[in-house]
Amino acid sequence: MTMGAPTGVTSEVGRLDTVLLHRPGPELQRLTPRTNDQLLFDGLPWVERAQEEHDAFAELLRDRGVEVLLLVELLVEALADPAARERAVRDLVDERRVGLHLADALTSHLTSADATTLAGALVGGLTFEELPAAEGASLVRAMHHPHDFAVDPLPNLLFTRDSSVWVGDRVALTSLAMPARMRESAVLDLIYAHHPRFAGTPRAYAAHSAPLEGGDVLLLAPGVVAVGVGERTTPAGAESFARSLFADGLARAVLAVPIEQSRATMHLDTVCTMVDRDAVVMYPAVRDTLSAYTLTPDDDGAAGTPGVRVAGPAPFLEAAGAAMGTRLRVVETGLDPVTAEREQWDDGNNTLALAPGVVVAYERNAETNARLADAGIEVLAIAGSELGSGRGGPRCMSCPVARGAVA
Ligand SMILES: NC(=O)NCCC[C@H](N)C(=O)O
Repeated sequence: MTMGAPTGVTSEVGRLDTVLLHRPGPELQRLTPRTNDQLLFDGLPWVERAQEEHDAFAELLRDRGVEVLLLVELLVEALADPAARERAVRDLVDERRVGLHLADALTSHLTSADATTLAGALVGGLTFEELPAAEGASLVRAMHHPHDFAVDPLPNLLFTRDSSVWVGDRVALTSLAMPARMRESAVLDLIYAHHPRFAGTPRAYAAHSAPLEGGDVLLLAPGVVAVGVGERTTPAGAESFARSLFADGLARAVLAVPIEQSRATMHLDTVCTMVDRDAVVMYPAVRDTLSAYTLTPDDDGAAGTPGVRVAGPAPFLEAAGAAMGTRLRVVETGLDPVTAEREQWDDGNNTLALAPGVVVAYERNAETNARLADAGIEVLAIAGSELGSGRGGPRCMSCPVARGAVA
């Protein structure tokens, strides 16, 4: 691992240099028909196959010259720091769930655990039957089913896009909306705060808590950021994020884009991603209805509190083009409305750009991929039948840490 390697992202399509992925592991084995809805999976992935698919994704990125950072490796390395281990134990032990008695036993058990064991618990969670023995009787242990979670697993850590976002040279830890994902930010915080590679990295959105998820954040062009507002990111999240980006000089325009609050469109990147400097792949059902409020910094705000101006709403493509100073080309999810609906559901719009005009996409979305190819986009197709059962594609499964500047 290189210390002090370059970091920073100003666009969706600049040459991808470094990316953070999470190879799915035992946390996926926690999914059962009883828990998958609450844990935000639409089915039960075949874990070994999901890992093979993910390994092939990571290999493709490496073959294309991308440095792949794996979340658990970073986490174990970060946990070499005793301060990180102390924090991890605090994050893992929830007195409200396990009660004081078991909390004490769990704390002393975890305090003497090694970094790999702690990382395993942070990612995979713990069931009541996996808790250490404690002296004396425990009503909590007696009344819980042995398979109940004393610490929830994090199967959605796979979707590294959502839990942290790089804008310029800063990293923002997001504020995840769904209870099943809230603990992910603490895991990412451990890595960014304690891994030597990220020492001194400035934060964006640091003191804000309104819901904001990375799948809603698109870096349309240097200084121009779109933020979806729907099932996950709230209007307060979008506004606070914009204020924070303006205060740090990271953006000159932020587009707040209302999206339907539904499972199929949980994030903006489920209906629209960038595939070239001036091109998006977009779900046709929203093409003409998607709108945007344009936020810009208001320098007349009271001293110390950067204000915002709010314009619009205007049609999204118009507002985005105006802020970017270009006209966006649109490649639509293929073919007919039914195929488009199926391919949107299977993350056909959720592409990861490796460079302008080069994207990774799920192979199953044949019609959308054909349209992209017709539009001159190079499509690198990967298998994702198991990975996709959590409803996320190549963009959702990747957090760019460093990209080259776009010309
Ligand atoms: N950016 C994305 O669209 N991420 C996919 C997240 C899927 C995950 N199962 C979730 O519901 O949050």
